[in-house]
Amino acid sequence: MNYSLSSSTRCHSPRVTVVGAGKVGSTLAQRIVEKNLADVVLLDIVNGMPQGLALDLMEARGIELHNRKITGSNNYADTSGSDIVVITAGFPRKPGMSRDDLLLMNAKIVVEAAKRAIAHSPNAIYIVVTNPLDVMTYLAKEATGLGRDLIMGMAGVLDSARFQTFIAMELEACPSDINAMVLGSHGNLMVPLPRYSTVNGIPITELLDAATIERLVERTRNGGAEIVELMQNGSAFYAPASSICVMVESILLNQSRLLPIATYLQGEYDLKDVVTGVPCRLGSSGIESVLELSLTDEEIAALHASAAAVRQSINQAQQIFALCG
Ligand SMILES: NC(=O)C1=CN([C@@H]2O[C@H](COP(=O)(O)OP(=O)(O)OC[C@H]3O[C@@H](n4cnc5c(N)ncnc54)[C@H](O)[C@@H]3O)[C@@H](O)[C@H]2O)C=CC1
Ligand SMILES: O=C([O-])CC(=O)C(=O)O
Repeated sequence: MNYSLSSSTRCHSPRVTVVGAGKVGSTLAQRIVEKNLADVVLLDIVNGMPQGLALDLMEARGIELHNRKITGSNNYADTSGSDIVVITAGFPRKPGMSRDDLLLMNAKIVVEAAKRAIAHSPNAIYIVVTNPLDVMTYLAKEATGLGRDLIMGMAGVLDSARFQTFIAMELEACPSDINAMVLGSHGNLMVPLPRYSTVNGIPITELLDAATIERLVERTRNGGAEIVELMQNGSAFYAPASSICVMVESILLNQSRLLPIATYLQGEYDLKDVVTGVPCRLGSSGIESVLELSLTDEEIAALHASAAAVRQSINQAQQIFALCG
């Protein structure tokens, strides 16, 4: 008896490539397959490492009850025809470093990864994760020539999840009852928005005093560094992987979720030719629209300051690339 399915009877499974099989990349691969969203190709420059991780994840399938395929590779040819490519390749920061300190180390890695990936997956949607996030997203967009609907960065979902967590801890509330919104760059100048952060629809400005809110805002801004200092060897990866997975899911299931996403701005919020986090609708065609929230003068000034810092780092990266040819 022939028990195996022929390729014509096997249904098409979406394919997600994760470039960089480190802590964020491998945890993301696990999330994607265990949520039964797609097959995953894990790619890394280290020989054997993505292959080993893929085999380990494959061996968990019978226990975790899914039948998604995980492939480990060092070769971009194996990523061909991906529906989504997530770029997590590059160095994480060490205690005492800012994300911007990673600019020189990671720019070349991300640009090369984006160029090599798009050669094999020209129709994929690209999500950049490597830090400094907003600059890396800008450089990857430039390197691929993709429209802003098809290439974006993940940061706002994570920063908002942290704000949500700190609000939940303060109010002893259930995190899923809380909707938090953080805009701006993925750095110290990010812009948490208490007015747009609610507990079952009630703005937190009605539930917490100003000093408490400021404390939670500051902890959110410092959320990544707090974990870097505690771990002493690498940065956060569980919540980052969950946050990327939310975006992957919204694309694959065409959920059109409204999420804070690092996107290339074309005049929205009076910002142009820069990447920063704003609320976007995300579905199977990528970014469907950018939502322009009504902001106070103070909020808009904070968003502009955040984008100006990103612009400065983009200029720095472009000068370095020009010098290196
Ligand atoms: N946007 C965000 O919210 C977040 C961003 N990050 C960033 O994500 C990046 C990855 O973080 P981790 O996974 O913790 O680091 P990690 O060090 O565990 O993994 C990075 C992986 O990239 C691989 N790599 C390096 N150069 C490569 C290349 N040219 N091609 C393919 N793979 C390559 C390394 O071999 C390593 O396996 C860091 O830059 C980190 O700062 C991390 C958490 C959240
Ligand atoms: O803090 C870091 O370097 C990693 C990251 O972006 C985060 O966890 O928010």
